[in-house]
Amino acid sequence: MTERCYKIAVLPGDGIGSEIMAVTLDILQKLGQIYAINFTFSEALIGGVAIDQTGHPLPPATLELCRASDGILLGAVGGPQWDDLPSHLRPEQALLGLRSGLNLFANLRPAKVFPELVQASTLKPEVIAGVDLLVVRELTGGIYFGQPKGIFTSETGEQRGVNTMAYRASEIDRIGRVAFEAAQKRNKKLCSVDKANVLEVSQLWRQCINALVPEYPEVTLTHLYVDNAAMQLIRWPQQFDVMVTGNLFGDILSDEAAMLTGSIGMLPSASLGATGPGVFEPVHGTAPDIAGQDVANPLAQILSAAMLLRYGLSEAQAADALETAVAQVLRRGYRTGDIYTEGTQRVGCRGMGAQVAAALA
Ligand SMILES: NC(=O)c1ccc[n+]([C@@H]2O[C@H](COP(=O)([O-])OP(=O)(O)OC[C@H]3O[C@@H](n4cnc5c(N)ncnc54)[C@H](O)[C@@H]3O)[C@@H](O)[C@H]2O)c1
Ligand SMILES: CC(C)[C@H](C(=O)O)[C@@H](O)C(=O)O
Ligand SMILES: [Mg+2]
Repeated sequence: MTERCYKIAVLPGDGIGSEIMAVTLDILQKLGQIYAINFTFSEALIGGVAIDQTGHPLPPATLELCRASDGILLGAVGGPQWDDLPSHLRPEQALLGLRSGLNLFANLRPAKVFPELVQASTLKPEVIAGVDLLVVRELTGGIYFGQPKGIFTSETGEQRGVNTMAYRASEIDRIGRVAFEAAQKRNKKLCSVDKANVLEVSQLWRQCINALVPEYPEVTLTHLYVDNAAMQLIRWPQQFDVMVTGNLFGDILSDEAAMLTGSIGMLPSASLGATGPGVFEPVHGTAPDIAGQDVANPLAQILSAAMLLRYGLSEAQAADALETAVAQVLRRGYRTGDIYTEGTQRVGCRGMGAQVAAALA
């Protein structure tokens, strides 16, 4: 087998980021030995730690490293110690800078219920068994980026906070295509989520998504308003295959979808552009309440590494092996605290990582 070489930018970030990243890199090293893949990991600062050390949440050197890499593994950023900073200086700003800087407009957030974790969910087993859905979230537009934005003071001295939800037709068209393509490869059902009963931006969204229908005749398209979609996700999640939506609605619905799987600690994501390296990160945040205790669930980060292999590096065999190892560890009964149920074996973050590594062999 000829060895393939990849440069991976590693951005652990804040809170549990460094814990879940460390175990993920060990697993990738082992996977590399098995599949003749040579990873060069280069670590860089992002988020709160970057603010503390450089004064900037996304130092230019970090963005440069990312641009020169084949893929980017990100932990999470943010935490209470940086919460009082003005919006444009906060750690979370680094995410927006990275996403827009690399033009990563398509965010794939798959929520798949492992049969072993049906008991770990707060929903009834018959409601969530077999759920396997994909949220396609637009990531470089919408209310996160629209202008004007800011806190303004009017002539009367009253402050006014402003964000603008705006989408250009071309932005809707390109995320719509990603979603239709994904649905075509999966179960051929696409649900577009908007708020077209009240928002003009959503009316254009619906119009542009509808315009793609003739190009994907095999895919059945439906539309839901976001409030109903939030309700349907916990009422009858099995009805969904692919869901496509804007930046803010996708952020909220993907956290909700995560809970179908038992924990937000289970949900990976891939952020992709038309070209260039993607960012692969868990959907969850820095979990300040459990940081530094070796109790975080590393599986979302590990499954994000599997998405890096699959979508970023076209290493499908290694991606399959990693996902199979995760399933096997769950089958063997190992659980971090967030997915623990009676009769299973409680492990910490490092313990879970070690089990996944062992299951690879
Ligand atoms: N992509 C990112 O970097 C990202 C995403 C979301 C939130 N954040 C930031 O993270 C910080 C904390 O945000 P939050 O508390 O709203 O959301 P969070 O996702 O960090 O935590 C929410 C809850 O889920 C739990 N949790 C999260 N990940 C877990 C894991 N892997 N294993 C076990 N339990 C886990 C936490 O303990 C907490 O109880 C904020 O600063 C926020 O802006 C960053
Ligand atoms: C931290 C925040 C900026 C981020 C987002 O809203 O996109 C996070 O919630 C996510 O889901 O990746
Ligand atoms: Mg989020």
